[in-house]
Amino acid sequence: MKRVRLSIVGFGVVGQGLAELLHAKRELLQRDFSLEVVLVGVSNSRHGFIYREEGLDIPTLLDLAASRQPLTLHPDIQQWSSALEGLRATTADVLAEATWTNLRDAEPGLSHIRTALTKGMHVISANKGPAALSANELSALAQQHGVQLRLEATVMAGTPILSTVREGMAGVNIKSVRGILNGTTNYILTAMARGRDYAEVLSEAQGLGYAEADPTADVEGYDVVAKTLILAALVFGQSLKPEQVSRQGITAITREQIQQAAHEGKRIKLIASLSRTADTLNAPLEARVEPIALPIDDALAQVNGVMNALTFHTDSLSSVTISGPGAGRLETGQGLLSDLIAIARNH
Ligand SMILES: NC(=O)C1=CN([C@@H]2O[C@H](COP(=O)(O)OP(=O)(O)OC[C@H]3O[C@@H](n4cnc5c(N)ncnc54)[C@H](OP(=O)(O)O)[C@@H]3O)[C@@H](O)[C@H]2O)C=CC1
Ligand SMILES: N[C@@H](CC=O)C(=O)O
Repeated sequence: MKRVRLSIVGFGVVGQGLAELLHAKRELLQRDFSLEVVLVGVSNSRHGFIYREEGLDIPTLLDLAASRQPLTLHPDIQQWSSALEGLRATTADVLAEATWTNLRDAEPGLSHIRTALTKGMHVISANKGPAALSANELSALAQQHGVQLRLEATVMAGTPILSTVREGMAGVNIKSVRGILNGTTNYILTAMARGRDYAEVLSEAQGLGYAEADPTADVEGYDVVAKTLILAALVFGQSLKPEQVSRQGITAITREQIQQAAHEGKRIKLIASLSRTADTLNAPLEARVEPIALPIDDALAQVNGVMNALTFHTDSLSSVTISGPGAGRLETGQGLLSDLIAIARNH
């Protein structure tokens, strides 16, 4: 049996989703992967970092988090006042990073990830800030320290986009991608097309754990910009800055416009696209995030609610579309879990 010791930094919707899956799938992990995951460290911003060498009890942690009690009430722990101090002082094989996405300087996630990689820990992250702004630097740091950095959960939650590109589509020349990459806005646009009110549906998406801590990131398109930057780096090997992505969110879209589009046989979707500006491998990319009224027979027009989809236009596979959940507690936890299993397999 392989034993992997894990610390989770950021114990909100996603961090808890991963913990819940680790608990619920304990038997499956042992049976199918001979893998035992021991959760040794957990951190949030209110209660700092807690650690237990022999492993923390997941149901106890989930109960404490659900009742918003201090995680430090877990018995028999060591504690530090911040994640950074805790990460520096303790050891684990893998860090799962699930703190807030910040597209200005990627903190606090960037420092957490740098610290872990430098200590020789593998890193799995749902946090889009470090992936969007510093993918190259962090990949180089991981390589330097002989560890893996895996980012599946950053784009379309647990729907396998990055591993599909890396493994299943290895050798394919991807010329452009186009897709729906934000669960919250697709949920809102779908509900508005059914006559519901913007503010009410946004608040529902927040309650379901789909939205960012500041939902402006979703509705103004910044979250999709982050995912577009990640795809630019990991699919096309090009490092773009947020200002290089032309961005328009959904806040100016009215119910009348949605109804008018429906009348014309169209659906308004927030579409991300990345395409090479010439037919050579190193041609610069054009990157856009914008609402588009798609004809109803466009595959992306059929993607509703929290579902997302991404179409790859390629040389040898023509076009390939992957569709699945784009947000959610267990859906994103699954993205982290699949990366954790991949690391354990190669460990
Ligand atoms: N929700 C989703 O469906 C998806 C989310 N993501 C990304 O995953 C990450 C987490 O999202 P989500 O769980 O929804 O967000 P939440 O707001 O629910 O959770 C964020 C967590 O980070 C903690 N945190 C913030 N700053 C620090 C810090 N300095 N040290 C330790 N902990 C800190 C918060 O602490 P506290 O609890 O004390 O406030 C909270 O526990 C984000 O980057 C998001 O963009 C990616 C894909 C899908
Ligand atoms: N807020 C994001 C969460 C996942 O990345 C979304 O709604 O897609």
